[in-house]
Amino acid sequence: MADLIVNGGKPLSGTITPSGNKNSVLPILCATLLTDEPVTLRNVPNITDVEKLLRFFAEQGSYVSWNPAACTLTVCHKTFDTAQLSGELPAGMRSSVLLFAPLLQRMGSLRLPTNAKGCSLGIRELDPHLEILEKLGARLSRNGGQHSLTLAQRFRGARHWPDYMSVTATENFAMAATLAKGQSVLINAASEPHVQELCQVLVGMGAQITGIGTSQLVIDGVERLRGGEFTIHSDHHEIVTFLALGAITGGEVRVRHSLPQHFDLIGRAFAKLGVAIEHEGDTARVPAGQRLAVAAPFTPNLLPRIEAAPWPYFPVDLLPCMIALAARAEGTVMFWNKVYEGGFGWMHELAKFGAHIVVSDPHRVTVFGARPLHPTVVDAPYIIRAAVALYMVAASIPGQSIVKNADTIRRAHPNFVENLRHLGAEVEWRE
Ligand SMILES: CC(=O)N[C@H]1[C@@H](OP(=O)(O)OP(=O)(O)OC[C@H]2O[C@@H](n3ccc(=O)[nH]c3=O)[C@H](O)[C@@H]2O)O[C@H](CO)[C@@H](O)[C@@H]1O
Ligand SMILES: C=C(OP(=O)(O)O)C(=O)O
Repeated sequence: MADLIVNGGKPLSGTITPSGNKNSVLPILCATLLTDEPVTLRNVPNITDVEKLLRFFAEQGSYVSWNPAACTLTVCHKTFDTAQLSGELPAGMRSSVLLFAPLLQRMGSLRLPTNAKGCSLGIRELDPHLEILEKLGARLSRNGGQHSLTLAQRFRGARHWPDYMSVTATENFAMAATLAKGQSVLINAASEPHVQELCQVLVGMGAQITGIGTSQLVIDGVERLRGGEFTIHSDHHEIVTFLALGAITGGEVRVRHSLPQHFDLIGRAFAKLGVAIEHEGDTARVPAGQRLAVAAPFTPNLLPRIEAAPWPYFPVDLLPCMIALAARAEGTVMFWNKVYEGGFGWMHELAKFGAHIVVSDPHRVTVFGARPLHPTVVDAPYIIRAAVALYMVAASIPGQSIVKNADTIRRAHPNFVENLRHLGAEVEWRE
């Protein structure tokens, strides 16, 4: 556990190059298990989730060569030894669930872990994953309290229409269907940028997938996949984080490689809080000194709101950054988390700064902004972006605040403190 010691109240200004997207690199790393050929990845973020997954691969005998400073890595699973796999998968990260399809494909059986959970956002369901794998030919069995999946030979193509658009369940479907016998169709597929990126990498490895980026994926199974070289895209969560930090402290922040094609709705969410984001080519800029104020809707008596739901809605992982901005903005705005039932459990920590938030129910909170805030000590939950949001508020208040247990940020944002200092922040880790 490590705490962030923050001396806030200074505008953060400068230019940042964002790192690769955690939620892209992790499924892509899991997909490398689908081939015996080497795969090289570029723009790999130096984060603890990647470290854990690579350690897991190395423990099973895979070749792993990672140069964190150069952000490149090569893995090859030709020497992966199924006999060595014992016990649990990497813990504390949701992406462990993405090992289900490739490990089943490689090993023919898998004991289900109990720890395929990441951020404490609520129940992280396994059922949609099991439904998909069973639909594609795996068998689920129970022996006492232990559940196992087995797969005879290879997956077989099938049509599936799950209850909701799940990011990781869609990714498991794509990985399993890619090497299945025959055609598979997923209706109600998730289409987040990282889901699209995994599918594009699978295509680069020889998979046949159509409908990428839509809610229906059609996958014609192939006999084998090959290796290759791929570059991980920038992390839109990190891009938004640094722009939001500029906005909340009144500085001018520029972010390179800013994926402007993903920004229409995200830009509108910023605008609702009075923040204009400008794009110059693929550099995004938040101009200095903007007045944070909730934009009044044209419709009378409408409470302004920011709603998060599966893509192309506003991304749920970015709600905390917007909540932090709303705490400093004049006006009132409602946040509606249509995904998680446990995403707002940290509102009492935000309130310690003096923020006024009313939690209506597990999915909705209303922030009454522009209350006088003061520095304080807060405890970050095991939610990456909640820790980031608590830091954002601390950075906007003159004086010393402490964000305890903020090291969950290292799961997704490499060199976080170094980047902040580059922007002029006074902040350090206390281990
Ligand atoms: C490693 C990884 O990629 N993790 C991401 C992935 O997690 P993950 O794939 O676990 O998230 P899911 O898309 O499955 O959704 C999470 C939970 O939200 C609920 N749910 C979701 C959608 C819906 O329409 N209705 C509904 O009820 C379900 O309880 C579900 O278990 O996607 C989440 C949602 O974008 C992100 O927060 C996580 O960062
Ligand atoms: C929720 C997140 O990660 P995980 O799915 O691993 O919990 C996140 O990246 O914000």
